[in-house]
Amino acid sequence: MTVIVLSGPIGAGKSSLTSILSKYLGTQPFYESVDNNPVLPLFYKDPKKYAFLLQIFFLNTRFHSIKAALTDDNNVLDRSIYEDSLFFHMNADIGRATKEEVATYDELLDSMMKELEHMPKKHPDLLVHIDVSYETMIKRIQKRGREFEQLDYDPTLEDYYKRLLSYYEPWYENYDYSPKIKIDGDKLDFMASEKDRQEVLDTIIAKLKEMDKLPEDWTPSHN
Ligand SMILES: Nc1ncnc2c1ncn2[C@@H]1O[C@H](COP(=O)(O)OP(=O)(O)OP(=O)(O)O)[C@@H](O)[C@H]1O
Ligand SMILES: Nc1nc(=O)c2ncn([C@H]3C[C@H](O)[C@@H](CO)O3)c2[nH]1
Repeated sequence: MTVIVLSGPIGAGKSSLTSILSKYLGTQPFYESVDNNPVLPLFYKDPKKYAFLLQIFFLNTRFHSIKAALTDDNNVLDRSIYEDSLFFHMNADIGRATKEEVATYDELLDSMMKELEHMPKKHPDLLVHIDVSYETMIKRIQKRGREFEQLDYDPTLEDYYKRLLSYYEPWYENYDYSPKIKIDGDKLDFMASEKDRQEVLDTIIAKLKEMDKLPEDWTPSHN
């Protein structure tokens, strides 16, 4: 079968959809290190001090997941490595990383991506992007309730999140490592609505069939 990677801003629903999709496909989910990430709370407390360290932490953990996920043929990952660079460049643009840190990161990422060329697959088979507005993003961040991501923890996060959304739009348009589809995360409540969930799953399955990554007579797993 296939390697599918989710993308989208903070709180878009990537982990949630990764869980739903991997159960439906009967494949293995891979989640980003968040709750066991010791650098993330430090970053939100002092972004300028910890932006580079956080990026190295994510790059390292993401690289391990990708290597595991690309080795066998049957996985869903809850964020792409391509978005890490978006995050870091955005942070650098607002003065949270020096140009030396950016150059070092870019070179390291490039070397690590070259390592992936030796893997059975170099890139995912499909990118599933969840598109959300600022209002939806904030609602989901509040619902999930990680303290350091809340606007009352740091009011400057409003600008940070709006900027992040503005970087995602061109990023998705320019993404060309694999076929891609966009899910309307404002409209489709795949957590609460069975009908919306099925619509999202049907869209993904139809795309996989169109790409010959699933047989026409494929039926869902009931894991
Ligand atoms: N389509 C949806 N409709 C309603 N609620 C949703 C939807 N998707 C996710 N949620 C809720 O929003 C919150 C954030 O979702 P989730 O953790 O899956 O986002 P994420 O994109 O993985 O976030 P992050 O980038 O921070 O890892 C959770 O509380 C989840 O239950
Ligand atoms: N600075 C920075 N760089 C990244 O590559 C990156 N990837 C994820 N995150 C933050 C967003 C959510 O709070 C939380 C979960 O996605 O982690 C990142 N932050």
